[in-house]
Amino acid sequence: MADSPLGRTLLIANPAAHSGKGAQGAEFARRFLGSYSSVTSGYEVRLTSGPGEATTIAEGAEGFDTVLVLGGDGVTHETVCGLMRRDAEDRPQLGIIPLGSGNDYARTLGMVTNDVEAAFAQLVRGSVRPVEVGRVNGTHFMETLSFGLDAAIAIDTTERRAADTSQKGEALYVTSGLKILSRARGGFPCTVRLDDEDPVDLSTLIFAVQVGPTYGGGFRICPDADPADGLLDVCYNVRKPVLPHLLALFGLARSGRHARSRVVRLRKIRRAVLDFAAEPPCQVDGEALSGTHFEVEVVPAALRVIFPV
Ligand SMILES: Nc1ncnc2c1ncn2[C@@H]1O[C@H](COP(=O)(O)OP(=O)(O)OP(=O)(O)O)[C@@H](O)[C@H]1O
Repeated sequence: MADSPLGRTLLIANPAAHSGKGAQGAEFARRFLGSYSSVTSGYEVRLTSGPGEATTIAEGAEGFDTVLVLGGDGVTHETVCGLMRRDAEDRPQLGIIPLGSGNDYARTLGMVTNDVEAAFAQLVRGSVRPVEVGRVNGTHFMETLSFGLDAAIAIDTTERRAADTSQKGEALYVTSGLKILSRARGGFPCTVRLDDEDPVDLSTLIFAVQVGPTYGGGFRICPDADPADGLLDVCYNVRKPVLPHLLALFGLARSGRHARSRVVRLRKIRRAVLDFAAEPPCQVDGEALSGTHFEVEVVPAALRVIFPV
Protein backbone atom coordinates (compact mmCIF):
# COMPACT_ATOMS: atom_id res chain seq x y z
CA MET A 1 0.00 0.00 0.00
CA ALA A 2 2.93 2.32 0.80
CA ASP A 3 3.90 2.78 -2.86
CA SER A 4 0.46 3.73 -4.25
CA PRO A 5 -2.37 5.87 -2.87
CA LEU A 6 -5.03 3.15 -3.05
CA GLY A 7 -2.97 -0.07 -2.84
CA ARG A 8 -4.60 -3.28 -4.06
CA THR A 9 -7.99 -2.08 -5.19
CA LEU A 10 -11.35 -3.71 -5.85
CA LEU A 11 -13.87 -1.60 -7.75
CA ILE A 12 -17.51 -2.65 -7.28
CA ALA A 13 -19.65 -0.87 -9.87
CA ASN A 14 -23.42 -0.88 -10.38
CA PRO A 15 -24.06 -0.52 -14.15
CA ALA A 16 -27.76 0.18 -13.43
CA ALA A 17 -27.06 3.12 -11.09
CA HIS A 18 -28.30 6.61 -11.95
CA SER A 19 -30.77 5.34 -14.57
CA GLY A 20 -28.12 3.22 -16.32
CA LYS A 21 -25.35 5.85 -16.38
CA GLY A 22 -23.42 3.50 -14.08
CA ALA A 23 -22.37 1.37 -17.09
CA GLN A 24 -20.60 4.29 -18.75
CA GLY A 25 -19.18 5.39 -15.38
CA ALA A 26 -17.79 1.91 -14.75
CA GLU A 27 -16.16 1.89 -18.19
CA PHE A 28 -14.57 5.27 -17.47
CA ALA A 29 -13.35 4.01 -14.09
CA ARG A 30 -11.87 0.88 -15.67
CA ARG A 31 -9.98 3.01 -18.21
CA PHE A 32 -8.82 5.39 -15.45
CA LEU A 33 -7.44 2.55 -13.33
CA GLY A 34 -5.75 1.06 -16.43
CA SER A 35 -4.20 4.38 -17.51
CA TYR A 36 -2.98 5.58 -14.09
CA SER A 37 -1.23 2.47 -12.87
CA SER A 38 0.62 4.33 -10.10
CA VAL A 39 -2.69 5.04 -8.31
CA THR A 40 -3.11 1.38 -7.30
CA SER A 41 -0.94 -1.68 -6.69
CA GLY A 42 -3.16 -3.72 -9.00
CA TYR A 43 -6.93 -3.64 -9.35
CA GLU A 44 -9.98 -5.73 -10.12
CA VAL A 45 -13.31 -4.50 -11.46
CA ARG A 46 -16.58 -6.28 -10.61
CA LEU A 47 -19.90 -5.18 -12.11
CA THR A 48 -22.95 -6.07 -10.04
CA SER A 49 -25.63 -8.05 -11.86
CA GLY A 50 -28.51 -7.40 -9.48
CA PRO A 51 -29.65 -6.48 -5.96
CA GLY A 52 -27.57 -7.87 -3.12
CA GLU A 53 -24.54 -8.86 -5.17
CA ALA A 54 -22.38 -5.98 -3.93
CA THR A 55 -22.71 -7.38 -0.40
CA THR A 56 -21.38 -10.77 -1.48
CA ILE A 57 -18.51 -9.22 -3.46
CA ALA A 58 -17.49 -6.90 -0.60
CA GLU A 59 -17.69 -9.72 1.95
CA GLY A 60 -15.24 -11.69 -0.21
CA ALA A 61 -12.78 -8.77 -0.67
CA GLU A 62 -9.79 -10.78 0.55
CA GLY A 63 -6.35 -9.19 0.29
CA PHE A 64 -7.53 -5.78 -0.92
CA ASP A 65 -6.41 -2.50 0.67
CA THR A 66 -9.24 -0.46 -0.84
CA VAL A 67 -12.77 -1.18 -2.01
CA LEU A 68 -14.15 1.49 -4.32
CA VAL A 69 -17.89 1.55 -4.91
CA LEU A 70 -19.35 3.23 -7.98
CA GLY A 71 -23.08 3.90 -7.84
CA GLY A 72 -25.70 5.39 -5.56
CA ASP A 73 -26.61 5.01 -1.90
CA GLY A 74 -28.23 1.62 -2.59
CA VAL A 75 -25.12 -0.16 -3.84
CA THR A 76 -22.99 1.70 -1.26
CA HIS A 77 -25.27 0.36 1.49
CA GLU A 78 -24.89 -3.18 0.12
CA THR A 79 -21.09 -2.78 -0.04
CA VAL A 80 -20.92 -1.48 3.54
CA CYS A 81 -23.02 -4.45 4.72
CA GLY A 82 -20.56 -6.81 3.01
CA LEU A 83 -17.49 -5.05 4.48
CA MET A 84 -19.05 -5.22 7.95
CA ARG A 85 -19.25 -9.02 7.64
CA ARG A 86 -15.44 -9.09 7.46
CA ASP A 87 -13.23 -9.07 10.55
CA ALA A 88 -12.28 -5.48 11.43
CA GLU A 89 -8.55 -6.16 10.88
CA ASP A 90 -9.22 -7.55 7.35
CA ARG A 91 -11.65 -4.83 6.34
CA PRO A 92 -10.39 -2.80 3.35
CA GLN A 93 -10.77 0.98 3.42
CA LEU A 94 -13.72 2.35 1.44
CA GLY A 95 -13.83 4.99 -1.29
CA ILE A 96 -17.01 6.25 -2.95
CA ILE A 97 -17.42 7.19 -6.62
CA PRO A 98 -20.92 8.67 -6.32
CA LEU A 99 -23.18 8.05 -9.30
CA GLY A 100 -26.77 8.02 -8.15
CA SER A 101 -29.92 10.04 -7.75
CA GLY A 102 -29.83 10.65 -3.98
CA ASN A 103 -26.10 10.58 -3.15
CA ASP A 104 -26.65 11.37 0.52
CA TYR A 105 -23.58 9.49 1.72
CA ALA A 106 -21.41 11.31 -0.84
CA ARG A 107 -22.81 14.58 0.55
CA THR A 108 -21.84 13.50 4.08
CA LEU A 109 -18.27 12.79 2.97
CA GLY A 110 -17.99 15.90 0.78
CA MET A 111 -17.41 13.93 -2.43
CA VAL A 112 -18.37 15.44 -5.78
CA THR A 113 -21.36 13.65 -7.26
CA ASN A 114 -22.01 12.17 -10.69
CA ASP A 115 -18.55 13.07 -12.04
CA VAL A 116 -16.35 9.97 -12.04
CA GLU A 117 -13.16 11.75 -13.06
CA ALA A 118 -13.49 14.42 -10.36
CA ALA A 119 -14.30 11.75 -7.75
CA PHE A 120 -11.10 9.86 -8.66
CA ALA A 121 -9.11 13.09 -8.29
CA GLN A 122 -10.54 13.48 -4.76
CA LEU A 123 -9.89 9.85 -3.82
CA VAL A 124 -6.29 9.83 -5.01
CA ARG A 125 -5.46 12.91 -2.91
CA GLY A 126 -7.88 12.09 -0.09
CA SER A 127 -7.28 11.30 3.56
CA VAL A 128 -8.59 8.25 5.37
CA ARG A 129 -10.68 8.69 8.52
CA PRO A 130 -12.53 6.22 10.72
CA VAL A 131 -16.31 6.63 10.68
CA GLU A 132 -19.15 4.93 12.52
CA VAL A 133 -21.94 2.92 10.97
CA GLY A 134 -25.32 2.18 12.50
CA ARG A 135 -26.79 -1.26 13.10
CA VAL A 136 -30.47 -2.15 13.29
CA ASN A 137 -31.59 -5.72 14.02
CA GLY A 138 -28.32 -7.01 12.48
CA THR A 139 -28.41 -4.82 9.30
CA HIS A 140 -25.82 -2.06 8.98
CA PHE A 141 -26.47 1.43 7.63
CA MET A 142 -23.95 4.05 6.61
CA GLU A 143 -26.29 7.06 6.45
CA THR A 144 -29.92 6.72 7.47
CA LEU A 145 -32.59 4.68 9.22
CA SER A 146 -36.06 6.09 9.62
CA PHE A 147 -39.56 5.15 10.67
CA GLY A 148 -42.91 6.71 9.84
CA LEU A 149 -43.85 9.22 7.20
CA ASP A 150 -40.34 9.93 5.96
CA ALA A 151 -39.72 6.20 5.52
CA ALA A 152 -43.04 5.92 3.65
CA ILE A 153 -41.88 8.75 1.37
CA ALA A 154 -38.48 7.10 0.79
CA ILE A 155 -40.10 3.75 -0.02
CA ASP A 156 -42.67 5.42 -2.31
CA THR A 157 -39.84 7.28 -4.07
CA THR A 158 -37.93 4.03 -4.65
CA GLU A 159 -41.05 2.26 -5.96
CA ARG A 160 -41.94 5.11 -8.31
CA ARG A 161 -38.37 5.29 -9.60
CA ALA A 162 -38.43 1.52 -10.24
CA ALA A 163 -41.70 2.04 -12.14
CA ASP A 164 -39.70 4.35 -14.42
CA THR A 165 -41.27 7.70 -13.65
CA SER A 166 -39.69 10.59 -15.53
CA GLN A 167 -39.14 12.51 -12.26
CA LYS A 168 -35.78 12.18 -10.55
CA GLY A 169 -34.03 12.96 -7.26
CA GLU A 170 -35.41 15.85 -5.27
CA ALA A 171 -38.52 16.39 -7.44
CA LEU A 172 -39.51 12.77 -6.92
CA TYR A 173 -38.99 13.05 -3.17
CA VAL A 174 -41.02 16.26 -2.93
CA THR A 175 -43.99 14.88 -4.90
CA SER A 176 -43.92 11.65 -2.85
CA GLY A 177 -43.71 13.78 0.28
CA LEU A 178 -46.74 15.88 -0.56
CA LYS A 179 -48.76 12.76 -1.43
CA ILE A 180 -47.86 10.86 1.78
CA LEU A 181 -48.03 13.85 4.14
CA SER A 182 -51.44 14.94 2.87
CA ARG A 183 -52.73 11.44 3.76
CA ALA A 184 -51.01 11.48 7.17
CA ARG A 185 -53.35 11.29 10.11
CA GLY A 186 -52.71 8.98 13.03
CA GLY A 187 -48.97 8.49 13.25
CA PHE A 188 -47.32 5.28 14.43
CA PRO A 189 -47.60 4.77 18.21
CA CYS A 190 -44.33 3.56 19.65
CA THR A 191 -42.40 3.13 22.89
CA VAL A 192 -38.83 4.40 22.61
CA ARG A 193 -35.91 3.89 24.95
CA LEU A 194 -32.89 6.10 24.20
CA ASP A 195 -29.58 4.94 25.73
CA ASP A 196 -30.25 4.09 29.40
CA GLU A 197 -33.14 6.52 29.87
CA ASP A 198 -36.66 5.53 30.88
CA PRO A 199 -38.88 4.49 27.95
CA VAL A 200 -41.26 7.14 26.56
CA ASP A 201 -44.44 6.72 24.52
CA LEU A 202 -44.43 8.65 21.26
CA SER A 203 -47.05 9.21 18.62
CA THR A 204 -44.43 8.95 15.94
CA LEU A 205 -44.83 10.75 12.64
CA ILE A 206 -41.11 10.66 12.00
CA PHE A 207 -38.23 9.02 13.83
CA ALA A 208 -34.97 9.35 11.92
CA VAL A 209 -31.61 7.93 13.01
CA GLN A 210 -28.68 9.39 11.08
CA VAL A 211 -24.94 8.83 10.69
CA GLY A 212 -24.63 11.86 8.38
CA PRO A 213 -26.90 14.91 8.13
CA THR A 214 -29.08 14.16 5.09
CA TYR A 215 -31.54 11.71 3.62
CA GLY A 216 -33.93 11.79 0.67
CA GLY A 217 -31.45 13.46 -1.67
CA GLY A 218 -30.35 16.35 0.54
CA PHE A 219 -32.97 16.88 3.28
CA ARG A 220 -30.94 18.01 6.32
CA ILE A 221 -32.95 16.05 8.86
CA CYS A 222 -30.12 15.97 11.46
CA PRO A 223 -28.05 19.03 10.52
CA ASP A 224 -25.38 18.42 13.20
CA ALA A 225 -24.75 14.75 12.43
CA ASP A 226 -21.04 13.97 12.18
CA PRO A 227 -20.03 10.53 10.86
CA ALA A 228 -16.88 10.53 12.98
CA ASP A 229 -18.25 11.51 16.42
CA GLY A 230 -19.05 7.95 17.52
CA LEU A 231 -22.73 8.85 17.98
CA LEU A 232 -25.99 8.53 16.06
CA ASP A 233 -28.18 11.60 15.61
CA VAL A 234 -31.94 11.23 16.00
CA CYS A 235 -34.78 13.52 15.00
CA TYR A 236 -38.35 12.78 16.08
CA ASN A 237 -41.61 14.58 16.69
CA VAL A 238 -42.76 15.15 20.26
CA ARG A 239 -46.10 16.68 19.21
CA LYS A 240 -48.43 16.11 16.30
CA PRO A 241 -48.62 19.23 14.14
CA VAL A 242 -51.72 20.04 12.10
CA LEU A 243 -51.34 19.25 8.40
CA PRO A 244 -50.34 22.75 7.16
CA HIS A 245 -47.67 22.91 9.90
CA LEU A 246 -46.45 19.42 8.96
CA LEU A 247 -46.14 20.44 5.29
CA ALA A 248 -44.25 23.58 6.33
CA LEU A 249 -41.85 21.50 8.47
CA PHE A 250 -41.24 19.19 5.52
CA GLY A 251 -40.24 22.24 3.44
CA LEU A 252 -38.00 23.61 6.21
CA ALA A 253 -36.23 20.24 6.56
CA ARG A 254 -34.66 20.84 3.15
CA SER A 255 -32.28 23.31 4.81
CA GLY A 256 -32.39 21.91 8.36
CA ARG A 257 -34.52 24.79 9.70
CA HIS A 258 -37.16 22.35 11.04
CA ALA A 259 -34.68 21.83 13.92
CA ARG A 260 -35.85 25.12 15.50
CA SER A 261 -39.46 23.89 15.80
CA ARG A 262 -40.82 22.87 19.21
CA VAL A 263 -42.60 19.99 17.46
CA VAL A 264 -39.33 18.12 16.87
CA ARG A 265 -36.48 17.06 19.11
CA LEU A 266 -32.91 16.34 18.02
CA ARG A 267 -30.54 14.25 20.13
CA LYS A 268 -27.24 12.39 19.93
CA ILE A 269 -27.39 8.80 21.17
CA ARG A 270 -25.53 5.49 21.20
CA ARG A 271 -28.51 3.16 21.37
CA ALA A 272 -32.27 3.10 20.86
CA VAL A 273 -34.90 0.42 21.28
CA LEU A 274 -38.22 1.03 19.54
CA ASP A 275 -41.41 -1.01 19.96
CA PHE A 276 -44.26 -0.12 17.60
CA ALA A 277 -47.88 -1.10 18.16
CA ALA A 278 -48.13 -2.10 14.49
CA GLU A 279 -45.57 -2.45 11.74
CA PRO A 280 -44.46 1.06 10.66
CA PRO A 281 -42.98 2.09 7.30
CA CYS A 282 -39.21 1.72 7.85
CA GLN A 283 -36.28 2.39 5.53
CA VAL A 284 -32.61 1.66 6.03
CA ASP A 285 -30.39 3.55 3.53
CA GLY A 286 -33.43 3.63 1.21
CA GLU A 287 -34.34 -0.08 1.49
CA ALA A 288 -37.54 -1.21 3.21
CA LEU A 289 -37.19 -3.05 6.54
CA SER A 290 -40.04 -4.84 8.29
CA GLY A 291 -40.78 -5.54 11.95
CA THR A 292 -42.24 -3.94 15.08
CA HIS A 293 -39.26 -4.30 17.48
CA PHE A 294 -36.05 -2.52 16.49
CA GLU A 295 -32.74 -2.49 18.34
CA VAL A 296 -30.48 0.26 17.04
CA GLU A 297 -26.87 0.96 17.99
CA VAL A 298 -23.79 2.75 16.78
CA VAL A 299 -20.65 0.84 15.77
CA PRO A 300 -17.93 3.47 16.37
CA ALA A 301 -14.93 3.65 14.01
CA ALA A 302 -16.31 0.71 12.03
CA LEU A 303 -14.97 1.73 8.63
CA ARG A 304 -11.97 3.62 7.30
CA VAL A 305 -13.32 5.89 4.57
CA ILE A 306 -11.51 8.16 2.10
CA PHE A 307 -12.53 11.83 2.49
CA PRO A 308 -11.57 14.58 0.07
CA VAL A 309 -8.97 17.00 1.49
N1 LIG B 1 -27.05 -4.93 -12.57
C1 LIG B 1 -28.04 -4.43 -11.83
N2 LIG B 1 -29.28 -4.25 -12.37
C2 LIG B 1 -30.30 -3.72 -11.66
N3 LIG B 1 -30.19 -3.31 -10.37
C3 LIG B 1 -28.98 -3.46 -9.78
C4 LIG B 1 -27.86 -4.02 -10.48
N4 LIG B 1 -26.81 -4.03 -9.63
C5 LIG B 1 -27.24 -3.52 -8.45
N5 LIG B 1 -28.55 -3.18 -8.54
C6 LIG B 1 -29.42 -2.55 -7.52
O1 LIG B 1 -29.67 -1.19 -7.88
C7 LIG B 1 -30.08 -0.52 -6.68
C8 LIG B 1 -29.94 0.99 -6.82
O2 LIG B 1 -28.65 1.29 -7.17
P1 LIG B 1 -27.81 2.57 -6.73
O3 LIG B 1 -28.11 2.96 -5.36
O4 LIG B 1 -26.41 2.27 -7.09
O5 LIG B 1 -28.29 3.71 -7.74
P2 LIG B 1 -29.47 4.76 -7.73
O6 LIG B 1 -30.73 4.12 -7.30
O7 LIG B 1 -29.43 5.42 -9.06
O8 LIG B 1 -28.98 5.80 -6.65
P3 LIG B 1 -29.54 6.26 -5.22
O9 LIG B 1 -29.56 5.01 -4.37
O10 LIG B 1 -28.54 7.27 -4.76
O11 LIG B 1 -30.88 6.83 -5.48
C9 LIG B 1 -29.20 -1.11 -5.61
O12 LIG B 1 -29.91 -1.21 -4.40
C10 LIG B 1 -28.79 -2.49 -6.16
O13 LIG B 1 -29.34 -3.54 -5.39
